[in-house]
Amino acid sequence: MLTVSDLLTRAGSFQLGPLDLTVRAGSVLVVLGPSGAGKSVLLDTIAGFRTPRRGRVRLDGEDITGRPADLRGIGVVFQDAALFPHLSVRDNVGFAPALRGQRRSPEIDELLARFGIAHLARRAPRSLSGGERQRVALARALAARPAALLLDEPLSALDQPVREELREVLRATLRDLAVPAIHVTHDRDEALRLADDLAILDAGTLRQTGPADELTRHPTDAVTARLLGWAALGPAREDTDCVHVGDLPIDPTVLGNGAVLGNGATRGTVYYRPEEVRIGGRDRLSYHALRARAQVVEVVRTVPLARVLLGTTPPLTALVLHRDLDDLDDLDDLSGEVEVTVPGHALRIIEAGTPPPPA
Ligand SMILES: Nc1ncnc2c1ncn2[C@@H]1O[C@H](COP(=O)(O)OP(=O)(O)OP(=O)(O)O)[C@@H](O)[C@H]1O
Repeated sequence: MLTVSDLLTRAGSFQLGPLDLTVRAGSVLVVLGPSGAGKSVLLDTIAGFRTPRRGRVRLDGEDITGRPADLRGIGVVFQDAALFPHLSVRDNVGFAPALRGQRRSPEIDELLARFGIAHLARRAPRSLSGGERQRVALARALAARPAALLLDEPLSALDQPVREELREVLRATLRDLAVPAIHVTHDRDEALRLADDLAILDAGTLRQTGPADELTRHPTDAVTARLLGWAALGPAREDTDCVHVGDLPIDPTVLGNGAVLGNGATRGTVYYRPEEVRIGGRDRLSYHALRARAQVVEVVRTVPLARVLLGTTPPLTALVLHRDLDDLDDLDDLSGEVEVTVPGHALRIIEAGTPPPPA
């Protein structure tokens, strides 16, 4: 288990923390945050490349805060793989086993096979593509049998198909080898694919941490909500039996976090999940917290989801599968009205005090 407690690091005028994090044995913690949030500063501090002003880093209960980077037993993989240029792919992966006196370890072949690079074993790093180099870097890091692995956007320089494939290989490998890992990224899809636990980092501050599924369904913080795909609808106004956002009535009992609402949190902002907005009056049997009729203002056929802007006040955006869009004849006639519904689980109220970041 890797734990970080009361960690505070400065980089120029930037301050990271103070923050606490735990990576459970064999689990993957993804730190999700926008560019400049402090993700690299965090990993550099845990790896021992930066000295914190305050706080402790512990690995399996042992305090490693003052230990030099190369004696921490922590593996690090960066965005651009720095391989040993004079060694073949096999010797790069076999570097740490050789130091252990296991030049012919079967582990090397297993890792080469796992990362799909066995056929490249004799090649030199300079002859490899970016994706192949990252595979070698990941295999090499794991061959060192690290007590923990830090991954600093290792997939972000790769093109989409390579990135998606390598993400799946990485996911399976981390699970099989049970290495506790921290993976940092600004990419939501990547975060949600890889994470057991999520930590949302913004401007050096941890906004919300917890199991990935829990954070996705129940964000309690505006930055977290936004980064996990929720959109701000607007400020909530409490009426006798419902909550209003602009002209839209919402059943407060299904707002997700009703307990918060009882605390007078109707001064908060209502967030919704655009991919859960239903248009066209289907799903009549399920219960919806928000129901309205609206004109379709614009349909943007993006890939893979179409974005439908609805003329409600305030405007709602629906993210709809193309297949579903094609079933909706009424969408071709932008002058007509459609029925718009949002299920209760796709609506949250987030208390004032965590203002939404700029869109
Ligand atoms: N050596 C330094 N001197 C001054 N400021 C620094 C230094 N290193 C980092 N910073 C600042 O710290 C902040 C956080 O940087 P960091 O690289 O950790 O962000 P990040 O979340 O990893 O961003 P990205 O996703 O773009 O890589 C930035 O504002 C950066 O300019």
